[in-house]
Amino acid sequence: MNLRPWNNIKINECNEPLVVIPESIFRLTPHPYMSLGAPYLTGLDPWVLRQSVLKRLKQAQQNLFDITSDLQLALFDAWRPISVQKFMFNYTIEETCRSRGINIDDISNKEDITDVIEEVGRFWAKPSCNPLTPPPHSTGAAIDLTLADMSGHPLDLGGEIDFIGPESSPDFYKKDNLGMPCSKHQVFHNRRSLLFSVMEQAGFVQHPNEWWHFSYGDQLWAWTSNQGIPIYGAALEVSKDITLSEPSLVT
Ligand SMILES: C[C@@H](N)C(=O)N[C@H](C)C(=O)O
Ligand SMILES: [Zn+2]
Repeated sequence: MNLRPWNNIKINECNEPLVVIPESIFRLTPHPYMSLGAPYLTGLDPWVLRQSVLKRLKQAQQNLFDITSDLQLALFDAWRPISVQKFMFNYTIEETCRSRGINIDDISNKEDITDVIEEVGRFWAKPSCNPLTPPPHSTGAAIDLTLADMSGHPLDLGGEIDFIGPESSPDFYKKDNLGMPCSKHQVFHNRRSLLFSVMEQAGFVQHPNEWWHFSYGDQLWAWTSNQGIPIYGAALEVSKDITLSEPSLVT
């Protein structure tokens, strides 16, 4: 599988700690990957971020409040152990094959399975244990989020978080990208633009294929913003009793 161009940028780790995200920033619960049985060892908490990333997330929340007091940010996921990245990467390959009627155990489907792995790899970072190419969420620099009303109901931004398909592209609902202009599409586009703008003003960059994924200080941030050197490598879980091998579905 090809690496992303940003994975070639050398990281200058700043050793900022992971800090707990206060509950004043709204979280979508139950946590989606915990609900699927992803391997969070006892005591591992996805609701942590690097200190400066959290500061910027709070700023983004304030930016949103300055525009409208009817909406809040709604967090979907933050820090992710590499073991969880591996679980979700393989889970998504298996689920995508299942939904397309591809039997993953049948060797004659090898080509179709390879295509699915390629497609999933456009959305999910490889669960790499190489310190030079950490998965973004494992650095504590990345966050998946959407918008919600003040009662905590997520707004419809025209696609589920983690959906594997073109609808996840940030500009999918931009006027010129779809044949028929439709007021619903305009609403989706406006909401995605609002999320992007409050996050961008706070210093985050957006993943090119995912309207919900933002980061500050990681390799993608350095590559996209052209601002220099990534400052966050993998912030690894402390526990020692976990074996991290290369994912079985990644060749
Ligand atoms: C797919 C989504 N949840 C996500 O986090 N994607 C990024 C690119 C990742 O895996 O780091
Ligand atoms: Zn993400």
